[in-house]
Amino acid sequence: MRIDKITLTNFLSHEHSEIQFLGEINVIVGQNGAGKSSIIDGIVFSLFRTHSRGNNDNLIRKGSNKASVTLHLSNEKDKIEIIRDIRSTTEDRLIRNQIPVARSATVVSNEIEKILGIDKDIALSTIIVRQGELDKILENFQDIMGKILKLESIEKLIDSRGPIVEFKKNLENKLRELDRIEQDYNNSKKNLEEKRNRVLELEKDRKKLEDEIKNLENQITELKKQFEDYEKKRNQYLELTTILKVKETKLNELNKSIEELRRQTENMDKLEKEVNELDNLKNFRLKFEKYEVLSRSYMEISNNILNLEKEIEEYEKAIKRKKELEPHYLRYKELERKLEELQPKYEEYLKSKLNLDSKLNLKERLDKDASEFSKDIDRIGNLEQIMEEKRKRQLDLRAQLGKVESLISEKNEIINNLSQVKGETCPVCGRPLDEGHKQKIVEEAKSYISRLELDKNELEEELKKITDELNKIEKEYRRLSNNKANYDNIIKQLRKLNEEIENLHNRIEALKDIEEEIKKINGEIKDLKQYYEEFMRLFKYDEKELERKKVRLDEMNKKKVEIEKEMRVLETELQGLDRKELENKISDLERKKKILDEMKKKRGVLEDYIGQVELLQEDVKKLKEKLNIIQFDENKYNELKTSLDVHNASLKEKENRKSRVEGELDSLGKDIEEISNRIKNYELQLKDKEKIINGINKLEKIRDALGERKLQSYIIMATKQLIENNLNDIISKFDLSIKNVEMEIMQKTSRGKGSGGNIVIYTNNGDTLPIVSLSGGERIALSIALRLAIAKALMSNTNFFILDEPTIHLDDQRKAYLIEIIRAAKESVPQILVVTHDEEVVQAADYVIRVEKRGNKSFVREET
Ligand SMILES: Nc1ncnc2c1ncn2[C@@H]1O[C@H](COP(=O)(O)OP(=O)(O)OP(=O)(O)O)[C@@H](O)[C@H]1O
Repeated sequence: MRIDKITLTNFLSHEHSEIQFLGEINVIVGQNGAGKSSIIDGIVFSLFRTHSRGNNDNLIRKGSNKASVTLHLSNEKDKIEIIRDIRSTTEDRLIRNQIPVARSATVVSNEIEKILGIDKDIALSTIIVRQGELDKILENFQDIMGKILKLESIEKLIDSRGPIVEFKKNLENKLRELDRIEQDYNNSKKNLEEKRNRVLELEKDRKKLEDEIKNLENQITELKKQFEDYEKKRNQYLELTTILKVKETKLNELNKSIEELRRQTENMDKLEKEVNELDNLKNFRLKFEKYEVLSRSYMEISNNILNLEKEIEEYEKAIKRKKELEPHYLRYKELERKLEELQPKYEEYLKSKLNLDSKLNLKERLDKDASEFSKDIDRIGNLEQIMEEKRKRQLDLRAQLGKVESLISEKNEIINNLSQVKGETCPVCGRPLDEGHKQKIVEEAKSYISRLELDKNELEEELKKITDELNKIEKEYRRLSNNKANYDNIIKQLRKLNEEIENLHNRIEALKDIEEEIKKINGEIKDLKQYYEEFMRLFKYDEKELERKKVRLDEMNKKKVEIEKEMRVLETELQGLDRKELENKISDLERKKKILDEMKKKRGVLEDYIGQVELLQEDVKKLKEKLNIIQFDENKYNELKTSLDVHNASLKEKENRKSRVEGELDSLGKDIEEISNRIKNYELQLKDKEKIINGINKLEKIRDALGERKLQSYIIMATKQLIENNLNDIISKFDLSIKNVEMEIMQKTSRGKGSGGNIVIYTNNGDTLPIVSLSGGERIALSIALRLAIAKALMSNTNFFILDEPTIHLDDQRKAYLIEIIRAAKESVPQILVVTHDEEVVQAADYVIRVEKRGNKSFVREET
């Protein structure tokens, strides 16, 4: 595999760098800190997800939150692409020939180790050489060989506590387990056989039971039919006997009742004769009652006749008096009518009089108000004149006040202006304007102002007084003006009132006579009132009613005579009979009649019973005939029933036995299935037994083969030989004074010391030299040769060699030597990557990659 390309995104100082490695010797050159080693870090991180810069976050370019590296590798067959991300949600991926083959960090790393044919540790200690570590391989040769040979791992493998022994123990345990299983297997087989035999036995039983059950079922069906038929007959028999019993009981009861009823009604005819007398006796009682009614009516009618005679006498008297009073009554009525006719006008007369009185009162009040107001009205003209004068004076005072105030402000202005006057002449008087003159003018002005102030005060006082007076007069004037309006209104009312009073006077005059007439009528009515009232009291007595009463009196007298007659007849009929005795006799016979009625009812019942007895006797006869026909035998019925029960019980017992057999068969079936499965399972497990025995034997053999004397010494021999051959081959190409190199490789001792090695150098003269005696250049050459030899010996598919700053700490001579060695190494390894700050190393390159830092970002430029 060779490295074709790497893409770094936000990785260390690279924001986005895509670097191709197109040459055999690719030199990456640039200033310190330019970002060269970052490219190697990118390659190592892509291959093994490891680095030497602390945690993964340190790899992310400052200012970014995630980083990504993509590495392209190839050989003749395959193209590999590895993508690793830091702090991203996507997983690491490995794409082979454009097909994703692995995902996740560990899987990708394992796959890469397989593809390269070298593990991470060996690669990092051989073909990837970090700054200043080139000849470290010579010092660490022993350790590195130990890692390569991995003999400790083999020892661990065959140790008595190692995995092979452990695995063998496991297999032995399994074998023991299988022996136990085999025993179980044999037992199970025996058990299965027994169970199968038992199944055959049970199936036979079942068959036998099934036949017996069928037979029994047929018998039961036949028996059931017979029993059901007989049961029907029994039900019929029971029904008929029950009815017969009921009817016979009833018949007995009826016969007893008939006997009793006959006994109770034996005296009935004798009693009937006695009771026949009752109607006769009741007839006499009716007559007694009628006589009593008649004598009550006689008394009543006699009383009524007396009363009616009195009433007729009263009527005759009243009618006579009524006739005498009638003219007074008629006159009274006439006067009443007249009074009624006069009443409306009289009421009008009275109302007009009242109205007149109230109007006269109102007139008197208004006359008084008018005379009051007329005094005020005379004052209005007077007040108008006074107001006129006062207003004139008010105007005059205001004008004077204005004048005084303007003089005051004029003088004040003179005082104020005087201080501002420039020049030497007085603006008031034209005299020279010195301080004395100024003061004089001010004093004069001030005394004039104080005089004016006095005048102003006087004027203001008088103005206030006049204004107050005027306000009062105006208020009074407003009141009087108001009164004037009221006065006019009263005069208008008085005019209307006088007119109305006159009209009322005229009307009262016209109606005056009616009052007199009414007085007269009332006088006469008063005189007639007693006759009128007496007449009204007698009003109800009239001739017709008197006539009706007389007719009724006649009728009543006639009725009285008739009653008397009837009473005489009854007295004769009832002569010699005692009322009380009669009543006793009647009540005795009535009691007997009740007894007779009871007897009659019983007789009815008796006859009904006799009819029923006849019908029942007929029924009983018929029922007995029917029972004779049925011919039911209870013993036979019981025999049938018992036989059916016995058969059913036997059937049930057999069915129970059959279900027990089936239950056992069912459980046996399950057991057989379970045992068969177990046997199959055992067989499956036992199949491995032979394999396990073989395995144990093989493990024993492997352990032996892996022992010190066999595989380990072979590995050491083979590896030693291979590396040695490769090393000598490479050295021969390097043109050194070394003829030959031998490697001593040691095996792990019984004291536990690890495996390792030492290097012995033979010069062209055939002398041996220790490594410490080599020159610096020879050390570098040997280091590179050894690294390449190991890589080749491991049959790795890496085919690239990386050197990071190999010239560091080298003097010029050694540097030149290194360049030559790198050139020569080309023959042993197809692709070399060298990182250097040293322009000289560029001479070795056939492809140059320049890295430089601008700001804090690394930029890459390739040149061929
Ligand atoms: N996470 C990061 N983000 C940005 N820059 C970083 C980050 N980590 C390291 N650097 C810077 O990246 C630069 C490149 O480092 P690198 O080791 O690749 O340099 P170099 O070219 O190999 O230098 P030298 O020859 O001195 O070893 C350094 O200047 C370092 O400070």
